Amino acid sequence: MDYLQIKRVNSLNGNIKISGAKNASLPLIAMTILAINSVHIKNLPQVADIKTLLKLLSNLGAQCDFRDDKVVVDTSTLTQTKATYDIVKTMRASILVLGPILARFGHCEVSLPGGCAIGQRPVDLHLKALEHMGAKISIEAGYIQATAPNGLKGCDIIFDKITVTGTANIVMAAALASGNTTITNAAREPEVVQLCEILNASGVQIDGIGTAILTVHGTNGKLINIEEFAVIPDRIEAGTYLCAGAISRSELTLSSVEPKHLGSVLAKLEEMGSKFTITESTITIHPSDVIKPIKIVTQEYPAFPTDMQAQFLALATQANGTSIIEERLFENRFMHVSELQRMGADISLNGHVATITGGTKLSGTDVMATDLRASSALVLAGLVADGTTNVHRIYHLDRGYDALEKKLEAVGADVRRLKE
Ligand SMILES: CC(=O)N[C@H]1[C@@H](OP(=O)(O)OP(=O)(O)OC[C@H]2O[C@@H](n3ccc(=O)[nH]c3=O)[C@H](O)[C@@H]2O)O[C@H](CO)[C@@H](O)[C@@H]1O
Ligand SMILES: C=C(OP(=O)(O)O)C(=O)O
Repeated sequence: MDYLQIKRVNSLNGNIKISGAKNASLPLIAMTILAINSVHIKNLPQVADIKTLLKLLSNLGAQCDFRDDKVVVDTSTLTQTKATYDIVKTMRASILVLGPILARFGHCEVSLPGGCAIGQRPVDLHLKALEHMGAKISIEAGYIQATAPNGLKGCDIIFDKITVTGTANIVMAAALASGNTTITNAAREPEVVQLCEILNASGVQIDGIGTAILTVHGTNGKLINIEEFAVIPDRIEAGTYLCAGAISRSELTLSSVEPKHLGSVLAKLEEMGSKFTITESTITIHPSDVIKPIKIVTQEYPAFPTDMQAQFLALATQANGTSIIEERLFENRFMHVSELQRMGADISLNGHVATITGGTKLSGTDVMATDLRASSALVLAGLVADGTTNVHRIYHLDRGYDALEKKLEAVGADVRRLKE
C-alpha cells in the first residue's frame, strides 16, 4: 500500500494546473449510456474513481479507451445491466448508472452502495423519483432491482433534500423518458449544470439549467448523439491548492481553473486574509502572514461546499483565533479531526460543530486518511507541521486527486509517495 511522506516547507511557489472535475466526469461518463454514438470526453482527471466507472461500463459490455486525459466510450455494445457489489462498494457514485441503464433498457440491477466513512448516504430519493416515473423497484439481496417495462414517464418530482447525484440520475433517466419531467429542489452544482448543458446540446431540451427547477423534455426512448466535449475544471482540487497556498503563506497560481465556481471558497479565504489576482482561467493567491479565524457552515452550492470543509479545518488550525466549522451535509465528516489532534491541533467537536483554536504548532507524525478530503486536509497540515508527516491509506486520496504529490513537488513541496 502507498503512503505519502511530507516534510515541512518554508514556502511554495509556482503554477499548478487544475485537472478536470471528478464529480463532473462521473455523471458525464454515465451519460454515455444514453448515446447512439461513440462519445469523446476530454479533460478527465487521472483518478481511481474514473477508472472504476470505466471498468464498470466495460464489465457491462461497453468499449472504453482511456488515454491521458481523454476517453472514447462506445456503449452500443453494452448489453449487461447489473452493476455488481465488487465495483459499487469501491465507489458510491456507481449509482449514477441506474437512471440511464433503466431508461435505455427498461431494467437495471445495482448493488446498494451502503454508507461510507462520511455518513450513511442513502439513495432513497433517487429510488422514489424513479418510482414516480413509473419504475418498479425492490431491494433483493442487497441489490436495487428496477424495471420499467413500459418505459419511464415524465412527471413532477420534488426532492425532499437537494441531492447532487440524485439530480444527475433523474435528469439522465428523464432524458429518455416519454414526456416532460420537472425536478423541483434540484441541485445547482456546476457539475450538474454541465451534465444538463451537454444533454441540452445533444437534443434533450432542458429548461431551467442552473436553477432549482429543471424541466427535462424526454426523447421517448430515442438515443442521443453527443458531440465531443471537455470536462469543467475541478473546483475542489483548486480549492485544496488555494488552501495549500494559504496555510504555507505561499503565492501560488492555479491555471485551467473556473473562478466562477469558487465564489464561496474565495470569499472565505479572503475573510481569512488572502488576496487574489483572478483572470478568466487563473487564480493567484497572495496569502497573508496572519491567518484570521473563520466561521463556516457547509451547504449546497452556491454556498460553502462540504468537500472543502476538511481542508479549511486544517487551515483554521493555523489561524490567530478561534474558528467554528459546522458540517450540515454529512453526519460523520469530521474523521480528520482526531488525526489533526494527534498532530497537535486544538479542536473540540460537539455534534456537527468543530471549534478550532488556532495558532497551535503542528508536529509531523503517522496519520491515517479516512476519506478523500480528510486525506488532503492531512497533506495540508503536513506542509506546515514540524518534521515528517506520513499519511497512510492514501487510496482514499487517489480516488479524487490527480497526481497530487507531483503537482505539489513541482511548486517546491517535499512530498513523496512511498510503499508501506
Ligand atoms: C460523486 C459526487 O458528485 N459526489 C458529491 C455528491 O455526493 P452525493 O450526490 O452522494 O451527495 P448528495 O447531494 O446526494 O447528498 C446530500 C445529502 O442528502 C442525503 N441524501 C442523498 C440522497 C438520497 O437519496 N437521500 C439522502 O438522504 C445525503 O445523505 C446527504 O446528507 O454531493 C456531495 C454533496 O455536495 C459531495 O460531498 C460529493 O462529493
Ligand atoms: C465525497 C466525495 O466523493 P464521493 O461522493 O464520490 O464519495 C468527494 O468528492 O469529496
